[in-house]
Amino acid sequence: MDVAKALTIAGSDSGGGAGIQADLKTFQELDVFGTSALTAVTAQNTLGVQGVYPLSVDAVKEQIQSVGTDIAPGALKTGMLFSSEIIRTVSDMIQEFQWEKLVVDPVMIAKGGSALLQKEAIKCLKKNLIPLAYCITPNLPEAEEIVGFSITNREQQELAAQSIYKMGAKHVVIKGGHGDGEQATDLLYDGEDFHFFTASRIQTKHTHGTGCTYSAAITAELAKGRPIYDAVSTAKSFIQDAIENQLGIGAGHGPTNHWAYQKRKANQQISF
Ligand SMILES: Nc1ncnc2c1ncn2[C@@H]1O[C@H](COP(=O)(O)OP(=O)(O)O)[C@@H](O)[C@H]1O
Ligand SMILES: Cc1ncc(COP(=O)(O)OP(=O)(O)O)c(N)n1
Repeated sequence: MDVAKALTIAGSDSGGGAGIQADLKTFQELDVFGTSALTAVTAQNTLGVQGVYPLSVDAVKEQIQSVGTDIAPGALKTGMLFSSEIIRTVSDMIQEFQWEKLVVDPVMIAKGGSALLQKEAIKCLKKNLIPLAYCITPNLPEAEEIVGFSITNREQQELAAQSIYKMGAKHVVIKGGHGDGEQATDLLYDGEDFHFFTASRIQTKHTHGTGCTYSAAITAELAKGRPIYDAVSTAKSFIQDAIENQLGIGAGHGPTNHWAYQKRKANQQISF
C-alpha cells in the first residue's frame, strides 16, 4: 500500500493536546503515516506547563537521521524547538536530506505564558529556519515578534506576511486566532497574492493545541502532494471541526478534537 508519510520535529505535551501528540493524531486522522523526532519533553496539562526538559542536540539529530535514512517523509513540520542549538541542528539535517515541503510552526509561548522557545533563539530561527520554510504559520504575537512591529489590522497583517516572505519562506500563513471579531481569518501569502481563509470564531476556552493541529493538517495534506492552497483550506476545515467538537477534557484550556473528522465529514456534519 502506497501511503503518504510525514515527520514532526517538536516537543511532547504530556496532556496530549499540543506538540508531537497533536501532530501524530492529526496525521493519522488525515490518513498520513506519522513519524517523529522529539526536541523536548514538557510536563503539561490543560492548566499550563509545569516543566520543560529539552533533549540533547545528539538525541534530536539521531532521531531525524533514523527517520530520514529509512522512511522518506513527503512533508515535515517543526513545532517547539526551544533553543538556538536545536534550531541549528534541525536546519542542518533538513538541508542534508534536501527536504523541501517544510512547514515551520514558530512556536514561542504556550497559552499560560511559559516559554517554549528561548528569547535569544528567535534570531537563529529567522536566520536558519525561515529561509528553508515552504510554509510558515505564525500566530499574531509570533508574527509580531518576527517582523518587529505590531499587527492590529488587515493592512499590517499583509505587510507582515510580505516581510516574512522576504526572509525566505515560500508561503506565509498568518493565523487570526488571537484576533478579535466574529471571524477567525487566516491569511496566506505566496509572494504574489493574498488568500483569506475565514470561519466563524467559536466562543470557547478549549483551544489548546490549535496551532499545532492546524500546521500538522497542512503538513499532512502537503505529504499527500496537495497544493498549498488546498492544504490550508483542508487544515482550516479540520481545525474548525476540531474546536467545535472539543471533548471537555481537563479543568483548564481543553484540547481540540483530533478524532473522527473524516466520519463527521462523510456524514456531512461538517458545514465549513
Ligand atoms: N476560537 C476560535 N474559533 C475559530 N477558529 C479559531 C479559534 N481560535 C483559533 N482558531 C483558528 O485555529 C487556527 C490556529 O490559530 P491560533 O489559535 O492563532 O494558533 P496558535 O495555537 O499558534 O496560537 C487558525 O486557523 C485560527 O484561525
Ligand atoms: C510541546 C508543545 N508544543 C507546542 C505548544 C503550543 O501549542 P499551540 O498549538 O500553540 O497551543 P497553545 O499552547 O497556545 O494552547 C505546546 N503548548 N506544547
